[in-house]
Amino acid sequence: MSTPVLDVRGLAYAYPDGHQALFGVDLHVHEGERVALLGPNGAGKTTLVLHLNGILTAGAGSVSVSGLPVQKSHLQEIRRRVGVVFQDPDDQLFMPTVRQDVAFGPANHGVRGAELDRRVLDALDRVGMADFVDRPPHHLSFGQRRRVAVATVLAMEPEILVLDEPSSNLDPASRRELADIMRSLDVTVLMVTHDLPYALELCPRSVVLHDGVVAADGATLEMLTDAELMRANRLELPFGFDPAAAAAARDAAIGSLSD
Ligand SMILES: Nc1ncnc2c1ncn2[C@@H]1O[C@H](COP(=O)(O)OP(=O)(O)OP(=O)(O)O)[C@@H](O)[C@H]1O
Repeated sequence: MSTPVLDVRGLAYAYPDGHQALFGVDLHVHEGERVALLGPNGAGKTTLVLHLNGILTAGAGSVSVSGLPVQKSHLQEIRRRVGVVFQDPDDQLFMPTVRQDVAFGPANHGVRGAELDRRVLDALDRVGMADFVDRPPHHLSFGQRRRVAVATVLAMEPEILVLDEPSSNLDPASRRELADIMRSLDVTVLMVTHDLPYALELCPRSVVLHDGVVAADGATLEMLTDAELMRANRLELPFGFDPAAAAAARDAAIGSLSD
């Protein structure tokens, strides 16, 4: 198989207060895959995500992106390759206008003039927010700010898009529209989520993290129908949700689009 775009090997990490959050995590994601990262509260999902673009530094083990190790000397290039959309859009939006927020990353990487304008408008267009380009982000709704946060990352033209609980606090239409956006993108996606129907809809593969280790890695549908695995990892489907029926509906919808 080809070199993984995301290659995490034996990753261990303890926070400065001594709390060990990750104990030797292995994760390999190949180009074009969409993978859900599942697991109960406190499993270590966000801690893992914070290693992918060098916000945290591995205590042991390694993380590399398209063969480039995540380390201080490569951070600028790593942050171009890995776009992280945080759970709270307000962690990502801090400029007076949407345009300035979306331009911030590429401008920092030396993109200027017409190319910068193209990047900003393309990214906003992809998330359906082009009409909001001159608005202050803090005047937008939560769902609109989440879309703009996604655009700030898309404007960097990343190889991997990492999203931390992208569907949280979205109304059903916004949740579906964000799913449409993700499906339309030609990038590798790693998505942390507690929204198991969303994982099933978008990600053929899921990885379950529990107590800082990978507890399972495989087809999302198989995981969601494995009662023992679900119970052992505190994963629960919404009341009445039938994963097999949902997967069949998803496949039928994809089939009708490609007809
Ligand atoms: N800054 C910190 N200092 C010390 N311990 C921390 C810190 N941040 C997180 N932890 C601990 O590390 C463990 C993993 O936390 P993490 O946020 O990665 O979990 P998570 O899987 O993302 O959880 P959730 O689903 O609740 O978002 C938890 O036990 C948490 O209490």
